[in-house]
Amino acid sequence: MANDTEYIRQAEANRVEILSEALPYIQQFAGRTVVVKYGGAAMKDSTLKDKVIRDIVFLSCVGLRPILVHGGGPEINSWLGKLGIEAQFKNGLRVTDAATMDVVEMVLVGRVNKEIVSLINQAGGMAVGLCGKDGNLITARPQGDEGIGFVGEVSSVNIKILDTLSKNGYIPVVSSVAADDNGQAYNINADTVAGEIAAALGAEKLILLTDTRGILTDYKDPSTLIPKVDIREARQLISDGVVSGGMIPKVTCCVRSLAQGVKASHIIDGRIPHALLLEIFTDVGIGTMILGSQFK
Ligand SMILES: Nc1ncnc2c1ncn2[C@@H]1O[C@H](COP(=O)(O)OP(=O)(O)O)[C@@H](O)[C@H]1O
Ligand SMILES: CC(=O)N[C@@H](CCC(=O)OP(=O)(O)O)C(=O)O
Repeated sequence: MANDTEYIRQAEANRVEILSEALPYIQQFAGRTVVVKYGGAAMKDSTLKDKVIRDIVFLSCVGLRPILVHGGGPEINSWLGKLGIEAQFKNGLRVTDAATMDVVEMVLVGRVNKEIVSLINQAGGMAVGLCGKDGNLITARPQGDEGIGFVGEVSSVNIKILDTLSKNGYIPVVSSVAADDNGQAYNINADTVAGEIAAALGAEKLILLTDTRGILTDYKDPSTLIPKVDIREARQLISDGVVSGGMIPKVTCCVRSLAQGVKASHIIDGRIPHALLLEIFTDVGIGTMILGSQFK
């Protein structure tokens, strides 16, 4: 009995400890913008998805200004498969011909975006779905690699619509489709969009939620997590080939956003329940933190 009482007291103390640990972070980050990229790889489990959604609503409720940029690569692959179109990638980017572009836009803007918006609103938040075309948020230009098709890069970001929404308590949910000056649609990697938006807003943090613990020295071995790197080391990991495939646009966008004034960027494991809250509001850093060289 005495043991039970002690156990219960300890469990309560732990909970209260976690809540009270959050206070200085809530105070520090109130009113600040946090750009979260929610990758398709971390969207597959619906229970985890609900937790991510609740975490975003939590951020908004305690006074932060979250902007959610979503991916959806696996869902695009699945729809391409249904339509008999082969999915092809080059350096982590989807080779996008005209037919693939149509599918990307339908899946990201028409399905994934609206599902996330609806889940946030059901959880008590006020989400508004956008793609790069809305309010001229993003202007695209061709990425230009031989044979990659309608893959775009971010030419400019107009933060007005994001500012207006987030200042008024709305949670912008952004999909990574944008048009060039002639209205041609482009498929932009969602990590890249998140990084450019974070840079344009001067965000406090850029957080990429994916399906690995962070940057690993050996991507098949979770025990090889690299907890902290600076910009120079991150670039080196790409040129050494340690970082490959879908991790290349992640590390690149973290580096670019830091160089443009974002304070910290994190690649964290979206399979950990409430990974976002752990990263932002506790002393336990999770995943890989990429820092500007001056901070390391
Ligand atoms: N050094 C590395 N550390 C961790 N993951 C890596 C590394 N190099 C390549 N990867 C791959 O990158 C993948 C994450 O990219 P991606 O599948 O595009 O995720 P998301 O859908 O979240 O954008 C990992 O699942 C892993 O297979
Ligand atoms: C050019 C390019 O590769 N675009 C990505 C856009 C979606 C995305 O980035 O989704 P994840 O974050 O889930 O990987 C694609 O077509 O898959």
